[in-house]
Amino acid sequence: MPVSDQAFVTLATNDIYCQGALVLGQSLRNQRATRRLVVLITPQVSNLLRVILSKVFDEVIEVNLIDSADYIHLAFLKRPELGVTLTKLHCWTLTHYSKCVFLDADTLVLSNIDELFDRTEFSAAPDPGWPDCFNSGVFVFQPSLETHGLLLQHATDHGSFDGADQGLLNSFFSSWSTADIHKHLPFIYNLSSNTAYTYSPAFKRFGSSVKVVHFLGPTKPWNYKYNPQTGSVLEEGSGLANQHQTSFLNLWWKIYQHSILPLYESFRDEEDHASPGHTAAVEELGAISAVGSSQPWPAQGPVEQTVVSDDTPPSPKGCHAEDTIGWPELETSAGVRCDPLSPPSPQCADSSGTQSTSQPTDKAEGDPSLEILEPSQEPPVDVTGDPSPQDALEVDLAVSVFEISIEEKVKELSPEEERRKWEEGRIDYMGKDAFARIQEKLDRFLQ
Ligand SMILES: O=c1ccn([C@@H]2O[C@H](COP(=O)(O)OP(=O)(O)O[C@H]3O[C@H](CO)[C@@H](O)[C@H](O)[C@H]3O)[C@@H](O)[C@H]2O)c(=O)[nH]1
Ligand SMILES: [Mn+2]
Repeated sequence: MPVSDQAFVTLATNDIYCQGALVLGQSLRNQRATRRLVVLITPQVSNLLRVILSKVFDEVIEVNLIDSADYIHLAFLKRPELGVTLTKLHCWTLTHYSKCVFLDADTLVLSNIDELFDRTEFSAAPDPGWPDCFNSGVFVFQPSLETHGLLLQHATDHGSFDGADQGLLNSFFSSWSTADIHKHLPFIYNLSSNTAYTYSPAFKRFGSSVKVVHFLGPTKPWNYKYNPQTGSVLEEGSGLANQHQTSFLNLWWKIYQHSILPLYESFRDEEDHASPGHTAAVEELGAISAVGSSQPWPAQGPVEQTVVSDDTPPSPKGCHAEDTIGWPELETSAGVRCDPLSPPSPQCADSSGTQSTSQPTDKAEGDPSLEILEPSQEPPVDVTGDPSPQDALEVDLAVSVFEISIEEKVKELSPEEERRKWEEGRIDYMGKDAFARIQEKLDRFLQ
């Protein structure tokens, strides 16, 4: 029986983490999750990824840090390291749900975990590095604006001992380790994939009952390359830690290959049917680029490039020209040839400017509809805490017969784009638009 007032929730603040969210969402569907699937995103996520996410998730919700109470918002501006943390805390604002399970975008669900909804706030599993603390990659919580406010207040008053959400949540829910054993989730609900198990007999005994794998740490599944023919990740680069990790990584990639890549293709096909002219969608978006990738693998044919035109009309309100994603031509293992994708932006065309959430639909039944967000009326402000141009992070997806890879590409904005961003109110308060930087510029100018 589907339960509509409870949800699995994840978070993706850029197109790269969206890849993780997609695989997570699909893994929940594969395991017949009976709760709604929700993904929180920030303004940096491109229109294309919003559309793709809406095919897997029931709700794609844009959260904007400007939504928080102003005094807290201002306090956070002085604490750039807490940016992504603050975004994760937004899950407490989902008050149209009575109870939720939060899962990091770098987790993978291996069997049905609906029983987690029998638990209450705040339930989580021990952190493998310090078991008296919980790991904040999987937790049960109860949305509440009051709790959200208290968490923000706690963050401004006390900061976070690890500079991120895990430290903050552990000091807020400080009785977790002693008060109630029911709030200790078994380790099988949050098994870190990259730990070398010092207690390997336990892994032998319990490893097969693992329900959620967490790719915690700096190297994520999407940082590996994958061979679709052998069904395994390629060793080169990061060097694989252990056998367990390899098999979990292979599972992640299998879902990516079989369920996520086809979404991009079917999206492209829908696009072709919807607008035979093709260019309409391109113009709507303002600019679109296709990356003629450097192709480190055997080239499958000529790679065409869609030229980014400088005289494209200004993008409609709420749609940002830099919300583009570069796609090389795809050649799938099935030998299907794909043109560069062109994201449509239905909501850009008739932007009524209303607030963010999409209408919930039940993805389990019928055709997944393309419902995506209305752009937010407020000019989004980048306070995600990363001073790098994170909002310009592009995904460079390369698919060949022998190798699939998801590369990060940090796009340098042109001075025109910088200016447009500034005019749209998208000001990088933490980075190059920080007062100190502007002061430096003024000083240089006056000297
Ligand atoms: O640029 C980012 C970074 C993080 N996230 C989201 O935040 C989560 C946490 O970040 P992650 O990279 O997964 O951190 P971990 O390697 O898992 O490190 C640990 O430390 C983090 C900070 O305290 C906690 O959030 C994690 O739950 C904990 O496992 C991700 O899964 C995403 O959902 C983004 O959307 N964009
Ligand atoms: Mn994580």
